[in-house]
Amino acid sequence: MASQQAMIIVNPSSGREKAQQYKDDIKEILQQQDYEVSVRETEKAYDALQFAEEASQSKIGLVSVLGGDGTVNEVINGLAEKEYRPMLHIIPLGTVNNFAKALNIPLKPEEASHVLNEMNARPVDVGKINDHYFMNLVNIGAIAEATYQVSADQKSKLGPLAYFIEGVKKFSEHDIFAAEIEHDQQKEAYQVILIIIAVTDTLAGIQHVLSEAEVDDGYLHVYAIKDLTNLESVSMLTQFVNGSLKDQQQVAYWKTKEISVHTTPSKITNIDGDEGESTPIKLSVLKQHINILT
Ligand SMILES: Nc1ncnc2c1ncn2[C@@H]1O[C@H](COP(=O)(O)OP(=O)(O)OP(=O)(O)O)[C@@H](O)[C@H]1O
Repeated sequence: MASQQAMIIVNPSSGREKAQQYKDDIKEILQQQDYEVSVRETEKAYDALQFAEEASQSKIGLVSVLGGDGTVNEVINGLAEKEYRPMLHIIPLGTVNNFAKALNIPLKPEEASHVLNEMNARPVDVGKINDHYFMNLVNIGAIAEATYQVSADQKSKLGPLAYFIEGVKKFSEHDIFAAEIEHDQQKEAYQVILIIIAVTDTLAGIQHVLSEAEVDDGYLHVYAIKDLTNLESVSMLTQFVNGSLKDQQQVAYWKTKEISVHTTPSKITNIDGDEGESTPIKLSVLKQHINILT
């Protein structure tokens, strides 16, 4: 008789229809490891969140997620503050797969399935934004909003580059807003074009951009980018790639456990690539980690 339980959560619309094949492969690997496996397929938004909640309630040992960042984000939202949180395994099937990159999870599904043979779990920080959770980052500003304008066609042709291009376009528009940032008993006012609040170091699919954001350090890493001249924008892009964003003169940086941000006019946030909520927002990092196989 199988001694432990595993749940596969699969978004069949991710990964250009290959999801079904990978799902069967994972099922077989888990069964060989003596897991009793249940398979849950998503049909719409929030299905993955609900399945993850069920997995926590039933004390399932391992949840294997097959999907893009959106699906993984839902699973994190279903587990974040539950007392019992199953171990997570991720087969990245999205376009950007920011989270998988941040954790060095193999991007080729065949290789990501081999992670199950090692069972090497890594504790990972989870950020909280108002009543939601994130495992990558939150963006605030026009650049964040621009990412919603990336079409499915651009995404499939250009991948992560599509977001990068939209971002650069917005940078040159100088869409400045006022932000009041409160943290560690200090309150400061800034004129900014973008605020990034991260728990991992990967932005728009590019690893180590936010190099100080270790995945398990228990901190939020906050970068407030002030207005830039065109020349400074070019220099900023170089700093992005070098991972030294925080050292830029036009960037204010904090490492903190809790922060609140109030913008005028109110801005929509972008949480892990999905549309979030309007500011004012309260952000924090959870005391408890989620264990992820890498
Ligand atoms: N069966 C389905 N058919 C179509 N859409 C679905 C289905 N199940 C879930 N979804 C939607 O897909 C969203 C998540 O997609 P996911 O991020 O996994 O893949 P992706 O869009 O390919 O990834 P990326 O954002 O990296 O391109 C869910 O939040 C949900 O709204």
